[in-house]
Amino acid sequence: MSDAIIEVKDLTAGYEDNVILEGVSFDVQRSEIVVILGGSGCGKSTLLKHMIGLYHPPKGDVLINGKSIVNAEGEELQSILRSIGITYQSGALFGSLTLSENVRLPLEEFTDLPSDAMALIAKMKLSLVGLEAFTRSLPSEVSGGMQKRAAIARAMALDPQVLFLDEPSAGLDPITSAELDQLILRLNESLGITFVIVTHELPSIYTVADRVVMLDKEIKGIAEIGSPEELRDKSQHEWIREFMKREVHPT
Ligand SMILES: Nc1ncnc2c1ncn2[C@@H]1O[C@H](COP(=O)(O)OP(=O)(O)OP(=O)(O)O)[C@@H](O)[C@H]1O
Repeated sequence: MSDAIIEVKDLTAGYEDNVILEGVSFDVQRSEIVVILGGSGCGKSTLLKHMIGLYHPPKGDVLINGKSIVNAEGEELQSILRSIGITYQSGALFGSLTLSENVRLPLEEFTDLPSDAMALIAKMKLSLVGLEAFTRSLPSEVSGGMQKRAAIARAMALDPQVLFLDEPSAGLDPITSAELDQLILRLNESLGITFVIVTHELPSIYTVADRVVMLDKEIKGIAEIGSPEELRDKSQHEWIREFMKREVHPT
């Protein structure tokens, strides 16, 4: 039975007159992990930015829990935004704040909880990503992988149902990247969090993705949707089968 938490409907996405994607439609099921994939410049990040309401599409809609993030305003928009968490590729932590203070930021912006409650929640979120011993560390005092995990803890501060991750493993070595994959799987399995991830990393995709949305720059849209294995073994497009075999990966 379909239980879509995100519905992208006939979406046109781009920047002013520069249309990058047209007529894009797909659903993300509750607790699913969906990866947005495709060649360089095909519009992966653009699609993600439109799904989180950062840009207003000239046409189409994005529903989150049945509510349009495109048309919502005021309190309704705030409520939708509270149900999603985001980490950007360049979304560095604030360097002058401790990890705990970084995780507190969304709580300070969106809630009026007392300070000690915020500190407790920040500690819990950092503990969820294995950083309970580093609450008072500055970002520069921990590794790149730990910074990524802290960014995920910050994105989870408001208990979102969906996490959008833009290139989460960019700049990480393969072992740290694999650890991040395990964290994503753990959060998905234990808390039922839905993930929409933009990544180029094939090993990660085979590890975490339930389905891949493959974008194609030529057609400015979705070439195919399927599990990584389906796209690798059964795609009707030779370029997709090749794309999915670019590197050695475990199956
Ligand atoms: N803020 C922006 N303003 C104008 N054009 C943009 C903006 N961001 C991206 N673009 C353009 O949109 C197109 C798609 O970019 P996007 O970053 O979405 O692709 P991508 O698939 O994520 O690429 P990559 O894999 O290289 O990160 C590119 O031609 C890019 O130059």
